[in-house]
Amino acid sequence: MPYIVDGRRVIVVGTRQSALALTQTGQVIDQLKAICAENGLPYDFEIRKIVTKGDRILDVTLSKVGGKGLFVKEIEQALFDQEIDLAVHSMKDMPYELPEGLMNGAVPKRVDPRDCLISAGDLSLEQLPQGAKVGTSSLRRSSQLKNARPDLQIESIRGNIDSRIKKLETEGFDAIVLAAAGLHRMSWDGKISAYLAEQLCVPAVGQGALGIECREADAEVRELLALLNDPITALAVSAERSFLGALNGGCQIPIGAHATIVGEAEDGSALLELTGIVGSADGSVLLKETLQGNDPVALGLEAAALLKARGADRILAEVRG
Ligand SMILES: NCc1[nH]cc(CCC(=O)O)c1CC(=O)O
Repeated sequence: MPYIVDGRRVIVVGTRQSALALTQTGQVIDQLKAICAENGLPYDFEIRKIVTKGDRILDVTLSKVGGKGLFVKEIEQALFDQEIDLAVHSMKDMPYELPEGLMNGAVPKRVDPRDCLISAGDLSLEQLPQGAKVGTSSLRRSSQLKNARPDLQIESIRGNIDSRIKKLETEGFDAIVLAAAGLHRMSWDGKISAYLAEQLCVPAVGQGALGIECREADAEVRELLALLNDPITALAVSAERSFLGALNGGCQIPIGAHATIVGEAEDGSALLELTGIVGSADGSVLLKETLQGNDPVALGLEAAALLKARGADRILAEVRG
């Protein structure tokens, strides 16, 4: 039953309670309010905070805990229970397959997909001293950084982005690696020392994009979310996620993919270019493919098949243990 106050439906928005999650949820609500005003839609919005398993186990290595969607299970339950009507996720934390009855109702316009460095002394990757201690718990990042700079000493760093930035100082890191998108959403761009080019450090699938999950049966919310969807971002993310799905990956294994629209195909549809990587944790092996096509799902499958033919499955099996 929709929740009605003074004759208007109140759409309840679920979110994790990290500073980033709250900020991006607030930004999506602002966009939805603007869409409602423009289109004369009679909805109000309310935020409901939800604690997920991923939030409770930030002190252990997530890849060891395993399981995809550590940040979404409780949120999906709240959607099923009608405690919330939609949920804002970082696309890269969203599992490849959504449960029956739920759907991704919108992929808003993507912000900067790149990773970046925050370093002591504002140094770039090239400028970091020999053997510099770099904090990241992402195998995708460590694989690519070690590949570019085998001398770096990569160490695990956990926590939300605010606590990682504090640890840069308190735990003697020379630099940490974070997604530019999170910093951008928090208006912390000023802390960024250097951006890592997409080709040097291929981003996580969906990085910089959001996904808005809702119930398939909720026609009102679906119609509202359709107005927030950015078709170009959705196309690119769909190619990246197809690649991830074909490799059976989550965000805690060394897989990266980045798609952009590079032109028009012969039939007038958008021409996509996808770069996908699979690497070993130590960076000694880094397999990369870049290809173009106009069918996002086929493109992702094709890139995955090419990497599998070069041994990606074996690398992933080793990482998964
Ligand atoms: N895995 C954590 C996570 N999930 C989403 C973001 C922010 C970037 C984004 O929205 O893509 C981050 C932080 C980070 O990787 O630095």
